[in-house]
Amino acid sequence: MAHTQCPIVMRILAAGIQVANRAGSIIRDVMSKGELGIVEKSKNDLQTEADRSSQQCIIASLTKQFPNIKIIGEEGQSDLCNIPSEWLVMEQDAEFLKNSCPNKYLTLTEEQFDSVVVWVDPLDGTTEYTQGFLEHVTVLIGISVNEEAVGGIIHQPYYKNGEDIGRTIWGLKGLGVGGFQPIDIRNDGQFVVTTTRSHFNESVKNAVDALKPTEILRVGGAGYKVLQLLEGKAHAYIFASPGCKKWDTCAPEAILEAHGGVLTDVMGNHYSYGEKAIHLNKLGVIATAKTVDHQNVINLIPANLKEAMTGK
Ligand SMILES: Nc1ncnc2c1ncn2[C@@H]1O[C@H](COP(=O)(O)O)[C@@H](OP(=O)(O)O)[C@H]1O
Ligand SMILES: [Mg+2]
Ligand SMILES: [Mg+2]
Ligand SMILES: [Mg+2]
Repeated sequence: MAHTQCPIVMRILAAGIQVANRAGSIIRDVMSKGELGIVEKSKNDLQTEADRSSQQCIIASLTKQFPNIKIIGEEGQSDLCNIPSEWLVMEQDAEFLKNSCPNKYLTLTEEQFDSVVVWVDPLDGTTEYTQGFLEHVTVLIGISVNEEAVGGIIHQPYYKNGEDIGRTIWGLKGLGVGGFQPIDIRNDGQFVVTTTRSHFNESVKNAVDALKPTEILRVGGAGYKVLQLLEGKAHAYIFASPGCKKWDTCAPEAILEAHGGVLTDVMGNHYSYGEKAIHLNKLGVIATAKTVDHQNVINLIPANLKEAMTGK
């Protein structure tokens, strides 16, 4: 069903939910066949057949449904001519479309579509995928409007719920979140920090230590770390180093903030997600759960570390 009467932001999210589910099944298929086709893009930065195929599925499907929208994927330009027909997803999630569109997106007209950018991370947590930490793997589809991350999808292909496998979480600022039950962590003297498993360095360590955490959860992927915040397992996500890109943070930022959390750089500023945005999140990622004072966490990040990162 085309649902052409719905506002564009709602249609992209509804399409994204369906296509992320399909991408998740492709990721599971590649793993069960066992031929990962690993390519080292650069030091500490892998790509597998699952990253490539998932990206083809997502970009081809969204391009077909939304030919006028700018879509940027982690794995660069994909060959969309010869993809299997079963990878083309044309459905939009009917359940999601029952929600009312927040007023601010109701008036986005066809002429303003150049203010919308979709950021696609076809497989977040690739290192963990190749090492068997499959629960850390997510598919991320983020939507920005006028450079702001406003909506997103985090799909977990290996989430187990009884007999079912996989789940899809969505968020839209002004509407809220869905696909899971958020849990707001308490401030009872504990302070749990989640941070990188596979890109740890001195700068990240110094920032984490400055917060005097009572527990550190080292897990893979920007999507999975934000899920730790949304499900009451961690108070803050700390990555005081360049490395994450706009496709890593667009969807997680939008979903976290739709629930009242915050995601910024180490200075406390939001990133811009316009089509010309530099891909690298040069000033790191600091995210906090709804119940945590974000500015307080920013203030605790050492000044010398901020100076080293900003060059000021
Ligand atoms: N130093 C680095 N070099 C390349 N990518 C990095 C990086 N640090 C973080 N990233 C990217 O940011 C995402 C989250 O990383 P981490 O799990 O270390 O927190 C990963 O996305 P992908 O797995 O989609 O590439 C990872 O590749
Ligand atoms: Mg990658
Ligand atoms: Mg990623
Ligand atoms: Mg990726």
